[in-house]
Amino acid sequence: MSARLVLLGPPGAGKGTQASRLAERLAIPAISTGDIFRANITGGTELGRKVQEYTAVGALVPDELTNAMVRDRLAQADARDGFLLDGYPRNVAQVGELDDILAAAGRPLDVAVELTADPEVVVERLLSRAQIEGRADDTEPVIRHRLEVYALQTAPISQVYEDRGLLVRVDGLGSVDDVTERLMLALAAHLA
Ligand SMILES: Nc1ncnc2c1ncn2[C@@H]1O[C@H](COP(=O)(O)OP(=O)(O)O)[C@@H](O)[C@H]1O
Ligand SMILES: [Mg+2]
Repeated sequence: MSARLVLLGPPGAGKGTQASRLAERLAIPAISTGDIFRANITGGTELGRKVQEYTAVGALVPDELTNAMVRDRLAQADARDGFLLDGYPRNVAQVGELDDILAAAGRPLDVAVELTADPEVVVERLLSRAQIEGRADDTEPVIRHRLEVYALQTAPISQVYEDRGLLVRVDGLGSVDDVTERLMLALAAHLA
């Protein structure tokens, strides 16, 4: 089952964890904009230097940088038939950009999966992840700002995909295995 999908949901919903599991099951690459930015920051690349000031405070990186990066990544051979995007699109303008990228390649999106999670649960998860992973943007003020950015800029995207009949909502609560099974069932039903 080769699928082109985006994974939506608030910070801390478990997108990264589930994205790699789904990608493996579906044999498609998981493309995480956050992971790519972090790798560039760690590697000290020019892109990393440009985006660091935004990721550090939990603001969105300017669209022109993010869009160019995603466009390049989706042009690579392994993403030709299918991919799972985690962390993109993150605002309505990026939805339009992704539409353009996919239309130019004649391969429209199959499904947008929203992993839902209660705001109190996600803050708790992010704070405990901060202690384990030490991610620079997992401090409480930055988490709060990321949740605000999500509510204002990213949450409205779900409606756009819902209006197109592409949205599937899956409950992100429960064990990692349970959520993966729930996602696989929902995807199978939608893609059938
Ligand atoms: N599509 C995007 N547009 C703009 N900025 C992005 C995008 N994806 C990631 N970023 C930047 O990278 C940071 C970390 O992203 P990510 O790891 O996806 O966070 P989360 O924990 O919310 O899933 C974001 O706070 C933002 O600064
Ligand atoms: Mg993430």
